[in-house]
Parts: sequence; C-alpha cells; structure tokens
Amino acid sequence: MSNTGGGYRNGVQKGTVKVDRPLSLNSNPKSTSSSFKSKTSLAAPTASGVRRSSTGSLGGSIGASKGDAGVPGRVRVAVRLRPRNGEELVTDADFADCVELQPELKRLKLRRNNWDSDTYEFDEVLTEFASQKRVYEVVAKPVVESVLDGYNGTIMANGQTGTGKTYTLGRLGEEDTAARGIMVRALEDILAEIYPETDSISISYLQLYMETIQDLLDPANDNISIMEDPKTGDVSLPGATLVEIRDQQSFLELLRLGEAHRFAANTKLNTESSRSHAILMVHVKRTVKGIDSVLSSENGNKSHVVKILKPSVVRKGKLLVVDLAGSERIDKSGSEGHTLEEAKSINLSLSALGKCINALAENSAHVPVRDSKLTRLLRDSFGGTARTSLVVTIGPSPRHRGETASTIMFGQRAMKVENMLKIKEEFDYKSLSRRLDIQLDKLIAEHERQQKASRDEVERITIEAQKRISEAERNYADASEKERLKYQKDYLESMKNLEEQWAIDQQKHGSGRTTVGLNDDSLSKMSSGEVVEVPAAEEFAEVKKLLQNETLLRKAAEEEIDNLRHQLVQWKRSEAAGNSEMLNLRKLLEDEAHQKQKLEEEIAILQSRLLQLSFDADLTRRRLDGSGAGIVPGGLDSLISEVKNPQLKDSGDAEKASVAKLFEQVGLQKILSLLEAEDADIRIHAVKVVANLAAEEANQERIVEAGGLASLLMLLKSSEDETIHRVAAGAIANLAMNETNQELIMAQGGICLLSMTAANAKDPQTLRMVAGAIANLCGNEKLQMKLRGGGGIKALLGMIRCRHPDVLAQVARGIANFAKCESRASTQGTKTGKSLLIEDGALPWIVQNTNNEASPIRRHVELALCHLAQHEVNAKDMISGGALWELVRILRDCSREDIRSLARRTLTSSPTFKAELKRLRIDYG
Ligand SMILES: Nc1ncnc2c1ncn2[C@@H]1O[C@H](COP(=O)(O)OP(=O)(O)OP(=O)(O)O)[C@@H](O)[C@H]1O
Repeated sequence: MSNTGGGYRNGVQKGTVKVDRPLSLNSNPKSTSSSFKSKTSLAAPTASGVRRSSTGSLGGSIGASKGDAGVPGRVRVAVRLRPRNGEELVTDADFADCVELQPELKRLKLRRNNWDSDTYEFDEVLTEFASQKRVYEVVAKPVVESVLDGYNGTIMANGQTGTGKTYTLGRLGEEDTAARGIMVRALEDILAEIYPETDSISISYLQLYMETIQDLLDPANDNISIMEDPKTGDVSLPGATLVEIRDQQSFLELLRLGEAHRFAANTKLNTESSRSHAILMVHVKRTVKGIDSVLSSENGNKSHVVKILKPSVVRKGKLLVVDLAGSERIDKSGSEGHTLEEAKSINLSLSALGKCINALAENSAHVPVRDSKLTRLLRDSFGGTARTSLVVTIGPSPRHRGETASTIMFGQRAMKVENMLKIKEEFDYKSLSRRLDIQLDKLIAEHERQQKASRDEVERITIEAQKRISEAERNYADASEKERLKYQKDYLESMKNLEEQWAIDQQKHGSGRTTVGLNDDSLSKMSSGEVVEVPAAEEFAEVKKLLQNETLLRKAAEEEIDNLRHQLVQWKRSEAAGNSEMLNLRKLLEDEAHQKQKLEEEIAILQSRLLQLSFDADLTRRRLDGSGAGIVPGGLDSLISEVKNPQLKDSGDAEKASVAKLFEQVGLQKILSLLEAEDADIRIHAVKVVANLAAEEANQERIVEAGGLASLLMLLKSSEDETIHRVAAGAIANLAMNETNQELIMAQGGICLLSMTAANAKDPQTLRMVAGAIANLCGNEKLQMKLRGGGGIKALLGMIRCRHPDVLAQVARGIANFAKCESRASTQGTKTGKSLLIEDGALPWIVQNTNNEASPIRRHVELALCHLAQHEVNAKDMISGGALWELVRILRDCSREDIRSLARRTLTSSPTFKAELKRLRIDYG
C-alpha cells in the first residue's frame, strides 16, 4: 500500500509519526518490564484508555464481560531484515536492497522504484545486524514477563519462506549460544523466575499441516481437535501431549525431539518443515500467597480482633510461540499437484489469519475466525486478552519485493489490533477453606476454655459463699451455746449462793434473833403471835447487789445476741451478693453462648459462600482445563442438564463428586439452615446449593429427612424473589421424581404452593421448573384427585400463557402423565365418569397442539389424546372438540409406532368413534 493517503496506519498519518504505546516493545528491557508491572498492578483499569468496547481478539468480544476489565494495549509488531544470503550476494550484486531501514526512527522504507519509496512505521525495526539477544529482549521478553504474571501471551513470526522465522524463534544455539532463539531464551527466563515447590511449567509442541494438527511430542497422535469454551472463548487442545518441564536441558531435549518428529512427519508426507505451522505452547502455573490482614472492632465494652484470611492465588499464563509456514505466491512458486494443495492450504490459513486481522483492525462486527484451523487455534491468543508480539521477517532482495510488501502490510494491519490483557488467576479456595477450619477450631477451643474458666469461677464463689454462711451459722450456734451455758452456770451459782446465804441466815436466827426496823405489818404479825424472821440489812444489800449483777449480765448477753444477729444479717447479705455475682456470671455465660452461636452462623454463611465459590471455581477450572468444554455452568440448570444429558456424563461425574465432597464438608443441616438466612443473597446461594444436591438421587432421601422439602416449600410461600422460586421449584421437581416424595409434597400442601407460584411467575424458567414439578406429580395414580383438588390441572393450563416451548413441553408432559394415570384407573374400574382433564378444559389446548412443531410437546400431547380416547365416556366431547381428526392424523402421520398403534386401537374399539368415522365416510385404514 502506498504511503500516500496514510501509508503508516496506526491511527496516525505518515509524517506526524507519533505512536500510542501503552505497552511498548521497548529497547530497554528493564523499562519495559517495570512499565508493564506497574500496569498489571492496576486492580481495575478504567476504560478511558480503551478505544473499542469489545476486545480485539480473533475471538471477538467473547469473554469480555462487564466488570472484568483488563489492561488495554495493542498487538506490538517488529520487522526483522535478514542479511543477504550467498545467492543474493551474487545475483543481486548490482541491485540495491528493496528496503531501507531507519531503526532510530523505527521506520522502514520500501522502494517503489529508483526515486520513490513508501514509508512504514513499526514498534521496532531490527536490521540485519540485530543480535538474537536484542531481538528476544524487544520482541519476546515483555510477553514472557506477562505470562509469568498470569496473562496469556503470544509471539508469532510471519514472513516469506527463507526470511528467518525459524532462525528468530527456534534456533537452539547448540554450537553458538549467542544464536539461541526466542523459544530457548523464553524458557530460560521462565525457569529462572519460578519456584519449583509451588509452580509448574508444562509444554505441548504441535504442527498444523494441511488443516490437521499433529503432536510433535507423540507423532502417532496426528489428528488433535481444538476445543473452544463457548463462554470464555478460551481455546485448548485436550488431546495434545503435555510434558512438565523441570530444567532447561529437558526442554531442549523436547524441542529436539519435536524437530526430529517434524522432520520425519514431513519426510513421510513428502513436504518441507517450512510448509507447516509450528506451535509451542507453554503453560505456566504460579501460586501467589495471599496476605492476611487483621481487623479490630468494638462491641460494647469488648474489642474483637478479627483475622481476615486471604486465599492464595493461582496464576495461569499460557505462552504461544507460533512459527508460521512461509508465505509464498502460488503462481510464482510454480507449485503443482500435492505441492499446490499444500501451498493452497498454507495460503488459505495465512489469508484467513490476514482476513481476521483486517476485520479486527477495521473493528468489524464479524471476524471470520472459523475459516481455518490456524485462526481457530489463535482465537484466544492473538490480541484479545493475550499480550501479543508479532515479528515480521523480510529479505532484502528486490526480486521478492511483492512478498516483502505483503509481509509489511500484514504487520501494519496487525499493529491496529487492540487487546485487553486479562489476568488468568483463581483463588485457592481449598487452602482458604483449610485455614478457615483451623481458625474455627481455634475459636471453638478458646471459647470452650473461657466457658470452663467461667464455670470454675462460679463454682468457686458458690463454695466460698456456702463456706462463709456455714461458718457464720456455726459461730452463732457456738456463741449462743456458750452464753446459755454461762447463764446457766451463773444462775446455778447465784442460786447456790442464795441457798448458802439462806442456810447461814437460818442458823443465825436459830441462835438469837435481832429485830430491826419492824414495820406495822410485822408488829401486827408479832402481836398475833406469828414468828417473823427479819433479815439483816447487809443481807438485803448483798442480795440486791447480786440482782444488779444478774441484770448487768443479762444485758451483756442480750447485746451479744444482738451483735450475733447483726453478724448473721451481714452474712446473709454477702450471700445474696454472692448470688447476684453468680447471676452475672451466668448471664456472661449466656452471652458467650449467644456469641458462639452467632460465630457459628457466620462461619456457616462463609462456608456456604465458599461452597458456591468452590463449586463455580471447580466448573471454571474444568472448563479452563478443557475437560468441561460445552458445559455452560449455571447452578441447577447445568446440573440438571448434566444428569439428563448422557454425553456429558464424564464431566458430570467429576462435578457430582465435587458437590458431594463439599456437601460432606459443610453439612446438610447447616446448608438447610441458610435457607432461612436474613440475607437474600445467602438464601439464593443456599437454595442453589440445595437444588444442586437435590439433583443427585443419592442425596434426595437425606434432604427430605432433614426437612429440606419442607424448607423448599416454605420458600415458595414466604419468599418474593423469583430466582428463589425458580431454583426451589427446580429442586422440588427433582425431589418429585420419587413416589414417596410425591406423597410428601402433596401432604405438605405442595400442590397449592406450586399452583400459587405458577400463577405469579413471570420468568419462563420459573414456569418450566414449576410445570416440571407438577408434571412429575401428575404421574402418580394415587394423587389424581388431590392434585386436581389443589388446582394442579388449572395451574398447568394457566402456564400455557407463557408460550416458551420449554414450558409448554413440561405442561404437555404433565397432561400426558395425568391422562395415562386416569386411563389406567378407568381400566381398573377405580375411576368412572369423564376425564378430569376434559372437565377442567384441557381438551382445546390438547387438540390445538397435537401437531406442534416442537417434538417434545407434540409427542406428549399425542399421547395424552390417545389416552383420553381410550375411554368411551370421553368420546363425545372429543368428537365435538375436533379430536377425532387429530386421532386420524396421528394414525397416519405419527413417527412413533407405539403412539400410532394406540391411536389405531382407540379408533377400532370405540363404537362412538367408529360410528362417527362411518358417518363422515373417513377411511383411516
Ligand atoms: N538474521 C539472520 N542472520 C543470519 N542468518 C539468517 C538470519 N535469518 C535467517 N538466516 C538464515 O536464513 C536461512 C533461512 O532461515 P529460516 O529457515 O529461519 O527461514 P524461515 O523463514 O523459517 O523459512 P521457512 O518459512 O521456509 O521455514 C537459514 O539458513 C538461516 O540461518
């Protein structure tokens, strides 16, 4: 292309020579590295630097989701000129080279004629003197560094045959280490960066020849297919040999082995190595340890320190080194026969690559990625989320000016392809789960220790208080006893004294009485002749003194008793205080227990989230690993589809195992308890987990036993969230596959709840789940009346308002199941009278849909119609509803033999139908 009118096409016109370099192919490897590292550290780059909304990869916008931002950039392109070879030195001796390089300006001039040339600008212009080391550092090193940081990276060489692609990429440098090419140097750098204990490198080496991918590490493996993840757009080759590399020596041996196989394969096919595209895939997996943080919070008087555990991150980078087959003009090479086919195939894949690059450069809506295996293989590696470097190799000879020009134009267009680097990393949830478990164990042990200490303290205080009380009681009893004895003793002594005194007095009176101070009464007694004994005055004084002493002693004793009483009151008070302390401690214990419960709930919530995340991570991982290609994850839906879809059985088994394992880890009760969590998100997660578990027949009994069915039904009643309704109904549908559960569902009012959900649902997927559940219940003969009484048939018919074929298929299945059970009951004589389906107005819909385009709907409706027609009691309604015509049509056109024979049996055995057919002169034979 001429430079006139924009020869330099990088969004800047020739002359202004200004290049936007967000991720530069820098001649200084250190600055390249650091500039890139600072970009990767941006957690969420803004879209301001992005010129297009979609990622410019061969895969178009696949995998570019909202909030999944990457680092913007574009494909970097370097041009490398090969020195003149021996032949050119002779034949072109009199001619100037067709190109002139200006490396300092990063420009290349392509001669048009002796006086005119076109100028092109590249990210790097490498002259014939550029060393292999420099080429590696400007072309490949930034890509290798991104791969080590967890991005995908691609290094690709394109150019005319013999211009140095293999020299640039694949030289082993066995004789001269300075000649080592990009592959060898890249592996050296990767091996130097990784830690063998935690990281790993594995490689595949392939060749793409005539649209067939061959394994260069295992030549027998010669038709490897490409797997593309429909959701992320990731490409993988699950059939390719993957060898883990531990050191440079083993890598070199594998490269040699690959080269030998390539040579042998190409000799067998009678071709040259340059006729095939060689692809080296290097998978680098690194573990980056998460940094834990500590959070402290105040709760009342207590402060809590919470350790937040960060999971390790596993970064997976993929490096693709692509040595494209030499481009050549078919007309010029004079190819014929097999060589012509070969050249066509090469040109086809290269031109397909060119077309894709053009489409991306033009920001076209359609990128023809499916046109060749090469473009399918590079779908996630050229531009897109990968860091991409292209080196275009050219020769100097003016005789190949045409090829050189087209190589240059290829490079120029590739420079316009933008990419959005996205890191490929996953959290290591398993190790986080392990660490959470350890933390939980520690918390539980600490809590138990605290509980024990509190209990011991309460016990100690109780014992102490009791000890003090009994001591006080004992003291009181002792003191009282002492006092009593003392008084008794004093009293006895006083009595004794008095008696002695009395005896002395008596003796004294007997020897000579003294009459002192006689009063009138004494005198009168004496005059009457009575003997009056008059004590001496000192005796009175002594007795009086004794009495006074007695009084004092009694008073002291009373004071002592008061004192002891007071002490007792004090002890009682301290006992009461002890009791209130005990109450406080008891309350403390209750608080602790409450906190423990809360903690356990939080842990259960975390574990549930973990469970969901691990579940998603497992799916993603398997998808990334390629084994799960074709499976669209989506919780219940995917699980159900896996269970139902036998071709997905292998991956389904792995998933079942993973869910079962997580199920064991978390515990069913905890999962079920989360169905009542306050947080709506948690409820949704929990119901999804239960639904996933319910999809496994092995878990169903345990779920029902643990009250899961009741909880799911309760969710239909209490929740207003349609997602919850959808997932819960799906889980109920799974449980309703079993006869015992069908009866339980009915006994717990399930049909009313399902009918209510059906009436309110808007999302077709919710209706599909509800219809599926009711359809399963319809297949149980014993439940026919209850089902109809609970509005089950009306609910099914009501869902016809949603015309979604999946919903209609479930409705049709339910009606067919119901009709079959009814027919069986009528035959057995347990049912008489017209069909309840006809009673409830299902016939018009059945008749309308016997010829529905969707085969699942048609098949069920045909069956339902044939079942209804089995019983004479329905015949009149069926004739007036137009069903007879449909029966005749089924008999003639239905592809299924069993349905046809059912229709035949009906038409030949029913007198009413026979009479009507005769009347209408219809020959159905
Ligand atoms: N930069 C260079 N310096 C010295 N010699 C070179 C250089 N580039 C290529 N050569 C030589 O040119 C010849 C052709 O190189 P090479 O095989 O790498 O080309 P190619 O583009 O891979 O060819 P094909 O497409 O046919 O595979 C080889 O002999 C190689 O040693």
